[in-house]
Amino acid sequence: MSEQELKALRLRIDALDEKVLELISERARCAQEVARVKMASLAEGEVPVFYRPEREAQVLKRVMERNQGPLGNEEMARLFREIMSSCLALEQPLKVAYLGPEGTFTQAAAMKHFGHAVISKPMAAIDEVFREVAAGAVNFGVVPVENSTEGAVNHTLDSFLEHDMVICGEVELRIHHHLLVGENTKTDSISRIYSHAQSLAQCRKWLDAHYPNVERVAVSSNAEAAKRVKGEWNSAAIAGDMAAGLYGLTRLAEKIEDRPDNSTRFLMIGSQEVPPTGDDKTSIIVSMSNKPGALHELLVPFHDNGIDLTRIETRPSRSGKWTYVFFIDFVGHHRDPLVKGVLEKISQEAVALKVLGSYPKAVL
Ligand SMILES: C=C(O[C@@H]1C=C(C(=O)O)C=C[C@H]1O)C(=O)O
Repeated sequence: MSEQELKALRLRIDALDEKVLELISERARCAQEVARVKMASLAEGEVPVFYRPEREAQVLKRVMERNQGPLGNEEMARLFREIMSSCLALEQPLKVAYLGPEGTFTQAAAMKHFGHAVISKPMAAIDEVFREVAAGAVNFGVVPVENSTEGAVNHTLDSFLEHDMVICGEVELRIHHHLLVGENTKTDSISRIYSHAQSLAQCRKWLDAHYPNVERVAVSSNAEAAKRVKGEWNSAAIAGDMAAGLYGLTRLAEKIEDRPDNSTRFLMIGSQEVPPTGDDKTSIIVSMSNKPGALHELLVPFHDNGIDLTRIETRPSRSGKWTYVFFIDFVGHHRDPLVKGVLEKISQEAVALKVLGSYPKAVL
């Protein structure tokens, strides 16, 4: 390609960038207007709600439906995710607590869902994320809830039994683990591998094959594992890209998770009810009396009404030995008439029923 052609193309890009810049600024001014209108129509004592997850899900879906390439749908939606995040921050910067420390997959999930224009706060434990939200110190919390290889994150399910929370969103993240070492690590003398118990479990077969005699040490997070390796010469960590970058570690082996589709689902928790988008999910907790056929009774109304169950999980209840609660996710919104009917039917049979929230299905 000649210099001349390149020069002409760069001029075209400059002109387009100017238009893109103008349009983004116009969009941001519109968001500011939205904030003004919302403030003006508040009733006495009413708190304004700036963040609208259902609206954001619709915007992203529309972008993906209309996108003609050459950028892929996900790539395009990711760009719009960040534009919306910045526009919302003009109205009100969101405060988000997540299971930390910095560099965890939960932080990556928070950024994927809310974009980067948020004030994020790492917490040391799942329960602390719940407490931070309950105390009103942040608008939302982000916690892991299930992994496709290892199953439920029990700390999260149990925390829902203790706190009154509304689930207002979900996000799924592909989880790639690497074996990481520091610049001082003697790679032929590794005698210890640190990681979170979930990650060690997700790489069990790989570890059995490559490091069968090395001690596996479970620590509080993958980021904590990466941090420890930095100061030691005979250890390695299993963690993801964010932790590797944060602690300046190098990858001795990449993508060592046993299953290539290894993914984790995260929930956004807060106090805000989310209106229907037409493509939603609902999470409930139900406890049934301990009698034969109780689980069957619970599931029949879903089947009879053609409602798609996406998950069912059992946990010991806090109220008695050998009694259980069921965590159920299904497709639909609790305001849909069909879903309403099912929930009414179940509550007639159940000891207790709590709707944890209805929220848009993950778009990204
Ligand atoms: C602009 C609004 O407020 C926020 C910003 C949005 C955006 O930038 O598109 C969308 C929803 C809200 O989180 C709105 O309510 O429409």
